[in-house]
Amino acid sequence: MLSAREQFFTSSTVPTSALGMGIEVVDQRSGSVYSPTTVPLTSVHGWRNGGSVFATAPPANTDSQVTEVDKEHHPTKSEPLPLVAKINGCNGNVEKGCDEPFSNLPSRVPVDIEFKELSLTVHMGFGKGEKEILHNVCGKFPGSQLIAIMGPSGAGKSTLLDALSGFKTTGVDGSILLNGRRRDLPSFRRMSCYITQDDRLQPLLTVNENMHIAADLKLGTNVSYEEKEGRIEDILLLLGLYEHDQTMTMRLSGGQKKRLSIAMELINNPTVMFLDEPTTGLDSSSCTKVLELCKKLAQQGRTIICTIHQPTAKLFQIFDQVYVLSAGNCVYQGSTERLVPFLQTVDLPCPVYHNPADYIIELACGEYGKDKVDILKSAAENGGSLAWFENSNSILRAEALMRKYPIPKKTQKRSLEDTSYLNQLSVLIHRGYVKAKRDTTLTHLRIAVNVFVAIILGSLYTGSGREGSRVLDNYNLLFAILIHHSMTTMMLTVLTFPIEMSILLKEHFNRWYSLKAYYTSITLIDLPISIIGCLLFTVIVYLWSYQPMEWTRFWMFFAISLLTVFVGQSFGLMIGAWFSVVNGTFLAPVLTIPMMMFAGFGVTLRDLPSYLKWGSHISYLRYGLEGFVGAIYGEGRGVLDCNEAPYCHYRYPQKFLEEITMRGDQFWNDFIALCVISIAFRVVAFVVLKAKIHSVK
Ligand SMILES: Nc1ncnc2c1ncn2[C@@H]1O[C@H](COP(=O)(O)OP(=O)(O)OP(=O)(O)O)[C@@H](O)[C@H]1O
Repeated sequence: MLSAREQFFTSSTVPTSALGMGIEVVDQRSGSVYSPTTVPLTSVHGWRNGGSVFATAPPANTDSQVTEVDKEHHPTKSEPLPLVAKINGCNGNVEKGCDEPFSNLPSRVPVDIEFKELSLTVHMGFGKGEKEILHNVCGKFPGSQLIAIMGPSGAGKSTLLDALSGFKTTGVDGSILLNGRRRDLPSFRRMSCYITQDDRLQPLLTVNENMHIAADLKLGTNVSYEEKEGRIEDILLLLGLYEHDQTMTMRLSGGQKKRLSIAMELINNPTVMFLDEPTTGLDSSSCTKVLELCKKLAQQGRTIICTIHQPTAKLFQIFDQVYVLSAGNCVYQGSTERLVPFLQTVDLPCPVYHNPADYIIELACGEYGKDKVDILKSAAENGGSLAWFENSNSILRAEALMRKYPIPKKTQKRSLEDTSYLNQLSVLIHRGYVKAKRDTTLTHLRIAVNVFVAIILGSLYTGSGREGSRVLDNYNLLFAILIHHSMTTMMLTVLTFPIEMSILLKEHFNRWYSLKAYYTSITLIDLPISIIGCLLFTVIVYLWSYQPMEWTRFWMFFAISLLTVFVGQSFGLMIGAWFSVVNGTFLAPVLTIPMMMFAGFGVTLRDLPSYLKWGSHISYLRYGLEGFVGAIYGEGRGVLDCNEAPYCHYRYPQKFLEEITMRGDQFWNDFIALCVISIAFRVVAFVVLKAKIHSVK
């Protein structure tokens, strides 16, 4: 019986038979079907399969797609597979820290990306017209290469990356081909990943937990825990994060965070990786490490495309190919080595001792005159020229690529995610609970604030609930409780959701989970925290202020409190999903003020002008206040004590209810109204979130 590690090494000799188009291709020898977005996982073809290695017959090298790495690793047909294959000097029993750790990742069949006449136009806003950012650029990014998209700030590097990856689809014109065929976006998304410039990671999870969550979301329950664990171990080893696997992500250095971002996407072995400025904010040693890692991943058959500002000479030479943009036009496309000869050919020789990368950026910036940019653009044919590639004659054109790669089999799967909705939901709930347990703001502080405010209010309004002379005080207390419940949760959501939103955008785009699963999970995760916080608050305030000691009234009071919390949170979600932190922080309280006006607190419902009566019907604070008043003074409450004053105007609760024009028997109406408003806000927040994600495209 082989150990997981031995099986991994052995099975990694089996190349994927997938075309790398994100579309299933039948392996001609084994007759089984692989999905190229995941490393072959079935018991026979597993990356770390649990079956016999002898059962893992290598697919026939029926075409020339097999990379050099593949060839090196393939036993010949007649050769039996060794129990523990030797790979680049690492044998299957290798201890952690093998010399060639990158050989652990299975090789990929390369994907050649080509784009023609690509333009991207954005709307500048109402009445401001449109702006074209990319101007009919062409280009070719062959497989198994590390490609840099370079250019001055604002040249359109990120825009090009977004268009190629499918992150942006609106306003994109032109054609994008994969191995010669028109890109099918859903299929392409299944085989690619996008690593954003800012590290959008869960700060409160350890490296290992982050990796496990990624594995559970990307590989699902069909893959055993041991298999996932093995794969995670290997990736962490490869990326030099193994020693840090118990470190909280927020404590990692910039370079480590960047590597973790890559590690998490490597779990399902994508064929094409887009990295937006992977070196930004890193020191030169970390930059080199990250780029060398990318290079090795590219050598295994992946197409790795990075945007980069202005690399040093050392970093520049790590890239295989470079694509230089200037104001949305291509001014050079070719190998890094041939940049200097290219510049010589166009009579713009690179000065001696000058970093060619710096020089081309200076030219692209227009530092030597705008005419030079035009010269470069026409020499590079706006990306159409392939003359400056390393072996330009051997570069396959679209037609040749189409002949070389068979028509990919169309996948039947409709959803982009690799695992089921229920799996996504349970993993997200698990992640949410781990985060909540450690979150000092959303959980600890929230509970502490509830207890603290309850103590303050309790001591301010001691005894007001039973005393006839303090009914107005008690009414103030009820309103204060209402504002506390609605505002604290609302503001917390407005302030924290935009941060979550950036992680959501990345993970959702990389197909970790559907928006529905995410949304359901955040709703469910918050329930226990809301209930605990609200219950603690209610018990303290209710008892301290001597509200009526009747279970029914207590639960009515608690129910209204909890519903107010839900409504406040849903309202915050709606604002947080749509607006930035700054705008949201301003808008949320501003929009709450009319709700307060219409609550019937300052101005009674009777005194509201007739043309503003509608406001009281949409104010959730009105239903909250009415519900509280009903729970405390309604439902036939008897005569109140009158111990603290010679005369108690509101000794009879009915008199007070008449004064504030509330009936006191409306509890269920208020309960239902709050439920409906909460659900309506949640639905609107979901629609807003969906629209927001769509608008980013
Ligand atoms: N939605 C948009 N509306 C208006 N202008 C936009 C929009 N998106 C991008 N731009 C403009 O397009 C140009 C290219 O932007 P892009 O972010 O692609 O540049 P970049 O080369 O990646 O720059 P940097 O290196 O500074 O990140 C910039 O001038 C930018 O202001």
